[in-house]
Amino acid sequence: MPAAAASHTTPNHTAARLRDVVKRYGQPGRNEVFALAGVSLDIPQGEFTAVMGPSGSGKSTLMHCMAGLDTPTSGLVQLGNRDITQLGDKDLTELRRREIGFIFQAFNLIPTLTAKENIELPFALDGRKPSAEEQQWIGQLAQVLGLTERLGHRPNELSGGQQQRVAIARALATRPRIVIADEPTGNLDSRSGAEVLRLLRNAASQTGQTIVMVTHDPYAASIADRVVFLADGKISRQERGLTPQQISEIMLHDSDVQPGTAVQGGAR
Ligand SMILES: Nc1ncnc2c1ncn2[C@@H]1O[C@H](COP(=O)(O)OP(=O)(O)OP(=O)(O)O)[C@@H](O)[C@H]1O
Repeated sequence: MPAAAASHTTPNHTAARLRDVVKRYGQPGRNEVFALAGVSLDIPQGEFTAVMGPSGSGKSTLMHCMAGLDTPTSGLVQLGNRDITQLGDKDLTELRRREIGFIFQAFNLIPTLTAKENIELPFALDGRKPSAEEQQWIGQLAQVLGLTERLGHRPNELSGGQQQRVAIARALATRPRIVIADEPTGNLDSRSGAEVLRLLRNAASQTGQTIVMVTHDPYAASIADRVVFLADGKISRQERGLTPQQISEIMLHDSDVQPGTAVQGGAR
């Protein structure tokens, strides 16, 4: 990964901060579901965090709240120093475009655009072209991601692994404050998946890119700096330096203890 400093990588700073975040669906006392039942979490700049938990434990809701795609029922969500729960739709759209990079399981590339045009999409959506310095960065990313020879190709002319690498380049192109990756290896064979994980690991280690990744895969989670476990809309534990084996054991234990559905009827 190129060694150019990312723009938001001051050490010891927090990229995202959540305090007592509650997300309730349905009506109190009737059909209410607490997808998040009071989550407090700091995401330090430059750290690679994995989020795990049983189905229905609130992982997607947590990511959506962190990315301003969803508004919490109560609590604070800060990106940098800004409380994003107070922003209107226009500001949120701009914030997502400028400060957050997204990587999805389904790649989400635009089929009619070339790889290069897909990578530069965040700039186009912002109504501008990349500056000379940004062009240089994109060129470095393409090189490191092994895409230089593929930039003129459309997604259907690329393998799944190559498409995901284009999505990674797009997510990193603007040097966002935070990259949110939702099961980024879910659609890849194990070799392409391992390659994608290595690239994300390098983005964090070598350029200080902050990454939060939801995964069900203990091996994928083990390459992160920290694993945050969710159960019933709450953080059940946070650990560093876990092996895939240890992560599997924790997941097994959590799915035994937890029914795998969110808390019904009230935040505990
Ligand atoms: N729009 C909604 N309306 C009602 N309940 C919802 C809504 N979205 C999510 N939920 C509920 O909130 C809880 C958490 O959902 P969430 O999608 O965040 O879980 P998850 O951990 O991402 O699950 P998975 O691993 O299956 O994707 C679940 O019980 C879910 O049914």
